[in-house]
Amino acid sequence: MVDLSTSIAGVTLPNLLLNASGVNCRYENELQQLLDSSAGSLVTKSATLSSRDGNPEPRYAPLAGQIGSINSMGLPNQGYEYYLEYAKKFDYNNAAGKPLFISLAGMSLPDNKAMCEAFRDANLPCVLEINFSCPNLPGKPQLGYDMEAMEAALQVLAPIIGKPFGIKLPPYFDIAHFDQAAAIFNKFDNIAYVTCINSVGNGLAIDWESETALIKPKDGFGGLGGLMVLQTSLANVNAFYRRLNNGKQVIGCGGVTSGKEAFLHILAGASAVQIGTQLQEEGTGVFERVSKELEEIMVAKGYTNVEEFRGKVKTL
Ligand SMILES: O=C1NC(=O)NC(C(=O)O)N1
Repeated sequence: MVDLSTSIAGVTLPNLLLNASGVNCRYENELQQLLDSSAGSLVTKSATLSSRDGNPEPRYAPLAGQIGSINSMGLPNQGYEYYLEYAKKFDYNNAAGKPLFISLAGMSLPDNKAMCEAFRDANLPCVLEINFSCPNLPGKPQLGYDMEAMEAALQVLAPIIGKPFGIKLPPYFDIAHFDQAAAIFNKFDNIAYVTCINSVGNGLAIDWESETALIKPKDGFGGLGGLMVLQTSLANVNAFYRRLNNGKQVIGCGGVTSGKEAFLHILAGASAVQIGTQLQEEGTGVFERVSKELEEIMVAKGYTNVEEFRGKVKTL
């Protein structure tokens, strides 16, 4: 028997697999589906101050050959108070022992400040994941790519949040950016983890027969996810695993379609693993399948728990 449990930001997950924020997590019924699945936890759709319809449809499409997906959802969500109410009535002592993560993506620093203050005042056991990386808001650059602005935001938000929290990061592609971003995060004791990665921003998927972009928003430009971003995701997971100190952890997200990619994320340093595109395409049964596949890999390799190989990717 192998143990897939983990702990993140001081909370225990009976299974290290959970959804990527944004997939199957906007509405309470979807969140219940995640709770009823084999996932070890759940994270809500990134919330803004007010509810949003998001971008015009079609705004999500799988890519041919199951290599991934493109999306430009535009942060459609019920508004942060919906998720605050959900967090207030969430059963933190549920039989399955599943903790709750809440994703926040304020459209401005004052918005993020107001939402973080509301969650602070509610004093709930849920863990906040601040999304600095939505690539799909027309005219709004990702905070994760503006190091000064990201640090300034953290100087405001970290003290308000007070307790351990996480940050959802965009993919970085330059070693200097890994260095700069990690140096910023290491300044804040209550940054407990980073989630790497959000979608690879502003790809363009075109159907060759119709000669048309697959999605409507932003002339077809959207965030790329799925198997095609696996290697970028593994690099970001490992880069921050190597650079973050004082027990800060990494949640891996990107390209997990089977136990094999989940295993690779753990090998790269991930303490938990989020599934997005494959959850969107397969449904919540993906958690049982990937768990079983991961367990089979661990048994075959003689591992009994993930700490035995987490972060132990070998180099030549
Ligand atoms: O942070 C996000 N990442 C994405 O890839 N899409 C969603 C969105 O567009 O709402 N948000």
